[in-house]
Amino acid sequence: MARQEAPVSPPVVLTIAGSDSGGGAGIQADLKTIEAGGAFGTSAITSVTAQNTRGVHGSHLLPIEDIEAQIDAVFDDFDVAAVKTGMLATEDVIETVRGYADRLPNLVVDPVMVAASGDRLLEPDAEDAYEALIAESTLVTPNADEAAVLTGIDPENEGEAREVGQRLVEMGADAALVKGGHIPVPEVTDVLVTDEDVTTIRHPRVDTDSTHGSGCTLSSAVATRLSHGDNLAAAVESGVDLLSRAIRYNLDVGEGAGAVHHTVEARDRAARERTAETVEGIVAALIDRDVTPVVDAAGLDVVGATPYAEHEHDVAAVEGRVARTLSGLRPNRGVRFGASGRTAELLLNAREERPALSFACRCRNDSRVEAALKELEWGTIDLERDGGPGRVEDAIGPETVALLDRRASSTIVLAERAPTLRERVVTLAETIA
Ligand SMILES: Nc1ncnc2c1ncn2[C@@H]1O[C@H](COP(=O)(O)OP(=O)(O)O)[C@@H](O)[C@H]1O
Ligand SMILES: Cc1ncc(COP(=O)(O)O)c(N)n1
Repeated sequence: MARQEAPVSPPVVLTIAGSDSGGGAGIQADLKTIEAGGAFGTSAITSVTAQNTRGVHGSHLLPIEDIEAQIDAVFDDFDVAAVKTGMLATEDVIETVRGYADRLPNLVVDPVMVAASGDRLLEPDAEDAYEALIAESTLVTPNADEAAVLTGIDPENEGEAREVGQRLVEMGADAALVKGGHIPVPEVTDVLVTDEDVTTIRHPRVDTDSTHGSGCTLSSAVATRLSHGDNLAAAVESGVDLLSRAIRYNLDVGEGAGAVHHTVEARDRAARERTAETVEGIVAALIDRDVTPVVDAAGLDVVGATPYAEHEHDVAAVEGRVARTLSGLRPNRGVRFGASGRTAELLLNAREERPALSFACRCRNDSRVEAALKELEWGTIDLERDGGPGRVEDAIGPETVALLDRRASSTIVLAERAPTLRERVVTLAETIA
């Protein structure tokens, strides 16, 4: 017998942009981002670029009729909830898209002009044509260079970025997100300007050149959130959040600068169950191997981070820790994300410097544990001497295995893999016993 179908109806997003054969930017970035964000991606290709991580090697503009035919085909059939534009290449294409303005809901305009590699993606005499399209947009997302072309102000600080945003809103955009990736300050500052207020979103700069596709991914992520019904401020905030993670965990593909990790959030969510099960496995093994000598009254805190963990709620742990009882070690509750405070915080700090560190176990701290660590010759850092918890990332080295957090009477054992953590905690317990 045939099975009953179970269709789902995601919101539909349209991207009007160029194709990047290298897969990191353009239509390819847009569709990956839209799908990972839970919407259905449709596309109208403006130009086919021969591109890779090293640069743009060729570009073939499609005839206007073919671009229109794609947009018409999508609109004739789908109930489009949001649209983003990327590489529009020429004045003609920009004007063609503007001709559809009345039918473009939640329009996010990324005024793409130059690729991260430095190659031009927009004819210089097309720059002026953007003004009319921007006037129709829900949001325009220029980087600093594009902002300078569009407004004549080259933003070098937050105040100037705000001024740029105000000019773009005066041009008719509902809002402008002036991106700060290219402004050389330690904290990246993206400024969202509407006619009502200004919101500054700051996030730490990731030390990398691997930002290929960042603008495409950000504008697609925002359009996707708008298609789900988020308000503009929330959509922008979640887009910037995605980007900071997508850049930190960028994709090291190709010989040139890597691409941003378009699907990083979806992949991280998909890894949560596996991470929780791995923590359960470590706990079961430590109980089985009876590591009581390393457990004090505060209990054992066994934690595991998802592969792209950024926050404490991305770290799984036994709620209420694993306690020492007269009949052996017992977990208090089940494994939950966000159940660990300090151990999760220290693991996340350590991951700033060594992102592969994914597991940690909080054990007791006393002279016997410290003597055992010396005997085992494990790389150990002392938080009192080497800085507070926030400074773990400065003190940690490639060989660091344990952190001494005397103030909290804790020793934190770290590992990249679950079996390594399990063996380290067992070895420490056996060395003390
Ligand atoms: N080195 C970086 N570290 C963290 N975030 C970055 C970095 N570079 C860019 N971003 C973020 O990526 C997004 C795109 O910014 P930007 O690079 O300025 O635009 P574009 O990709 O259009 O040139 C912004 O949200 C910005 O904050
Ligand atoms: C087809 C196409 N569209 C856009 C970009 C801009 O890329 P970025 O997001 O790195 O600025 C690109 N390199 N190629």
